[in-house]
Amino acid sequence: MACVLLFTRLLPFSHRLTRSSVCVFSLFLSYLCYCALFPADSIMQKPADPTAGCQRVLADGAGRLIRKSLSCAPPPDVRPSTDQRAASPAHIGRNDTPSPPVSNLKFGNKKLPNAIIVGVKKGGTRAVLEFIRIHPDVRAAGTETHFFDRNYDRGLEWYRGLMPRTLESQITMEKTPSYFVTKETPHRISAMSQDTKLIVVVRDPVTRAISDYTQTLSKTPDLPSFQDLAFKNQSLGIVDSSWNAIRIGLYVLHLENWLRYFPLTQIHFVSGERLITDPAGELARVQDFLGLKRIVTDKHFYFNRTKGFPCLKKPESSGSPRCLGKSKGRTHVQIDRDAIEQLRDFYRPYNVKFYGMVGHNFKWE
Ligand SMILES: Nc1ncnc2c1ncn2[C@@H]1O[C@H](COP(=O)(O)OS(=O)(=O)O)[C@@H](OP(=O)(O)O)[C@H]1O
Repeated sequence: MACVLLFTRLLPFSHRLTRSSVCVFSLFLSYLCYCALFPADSIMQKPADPTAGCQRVLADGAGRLIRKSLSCAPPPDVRPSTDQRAASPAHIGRNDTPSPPVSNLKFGNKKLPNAIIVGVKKGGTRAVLEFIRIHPDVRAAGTETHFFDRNYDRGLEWYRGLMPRTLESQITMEKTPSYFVTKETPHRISAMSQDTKLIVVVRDPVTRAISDYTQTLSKTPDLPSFQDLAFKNQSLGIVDSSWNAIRIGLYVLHLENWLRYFPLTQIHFVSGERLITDPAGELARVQDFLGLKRIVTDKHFYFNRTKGFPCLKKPESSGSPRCLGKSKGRTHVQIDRDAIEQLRDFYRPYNVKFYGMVGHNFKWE
C-alpha cells in the first residue's frame, strides 16, 4: 500500500527525474516490497532465546520426552549423513549464531541438550554416548563440554554453539562425567531447564577407583602407589575419602545434592557392569527413559574378544566395526586383596544406602 501511494505521488514529477535516480528509486521500492513480504522474525531465530529451534522437547507426567513441532520443520526425508551425525571438531568451539534459513532447513538448529550423561567418571559414559547416538533421533556433542563445571561463565549461547544441529525429530545430548560430583552443577542444569533428563552410569566404586588411578598413572608415571593414596592408615583400615578417586564413588552423597533440584524419576542409572555383559538391555532402558523408539538393539553389537568388550557392528551401508579407543578397557593396576577388601568394607554402607535411594541393587559385593 505504501509503495503504491508513494508511486502515485511521485508520478507527476517523473519527467524531471534523471535515469540514475529512477534506477535508485526502483531499487528502493523493491526493498520496501521485500520487507513487507518477509518480515525479519519470520526467517531468523532470536539469538538470545536458548530454546529457539524447530522443536521443543517437554517432559510429560510419566517422565517421557514429548517433542513439540514448531514452524521451521525440515522435510521428513532429510536425514543427517554419517559425517553430520558425528560432532566434528569444526562444530566444537564454534560459537553459533542463527543460521540462514536454507541451512536450517537442511540440517536443523543447534539446541541446548535435552539429556545429559552427568557421570560417573570411568563408569562407561563414553560407551553409553557412542551407543545411544547411533539412534537416528539422537545427536550428541562429540567432546566433553565441561560447561556446567569449568566453563559456566561463558554463558548458555556458548554452550549451545558446541551442540550439533538437530532436526525436528532428534534430541540433543552431551556427556561430561565430572558433573556428577560438582556441587554447583545440579542447580545450574536446573536453571537451564528443569526438564533436562539426566543419565548416570554407575560402576562398582572399588573397580571405578582402580580404573581412575590406572588412567592417572598412565599420564603421571611417578604417582604414589594406589594404597598410599587410598588410605590414611592402611593397617587401621582408614580410607582417605578426600582423594578424588575415592570421593567420586560415594554415589549416595552426590545423589543427595542432585535430588535437591531434580526428582528421581528424571534421573536414569545405567549399570556399568551390565553395559558390558548386556549392552542391548541397558540401551533398551536408556531409550525408554528418553522416550525414544527402541531402535538400538542386540543387532547392533558384537563381543570383540581381543578388546574384551562389546563393540558396534559394521553399519550396513559402509564403514567398519567400531570399538572404543585404547583409553577404554585398559588393563588395571594390580591391587592386593586386603586393600580391596578394606575398600569394599568402606563403601558397603554407602552402597546399601544408594541402592535404597534409587530402588535398585547393583550387587557390588
Ligand atoms: N564397550 C565398551 N568398550 C570399552 N570400554 C567400556 C565399554 N563398556 C563399558 N566400558 C568401560 O568404560 C570405562 C571408561 O569409562 P568412561 O567412558 O566413563 O571413562 S571417562 O570418564 O570418560 O574417562 C572403561 O573402564 P576401564 O576398563 O577401567 O578402562 C570400560 O570398562
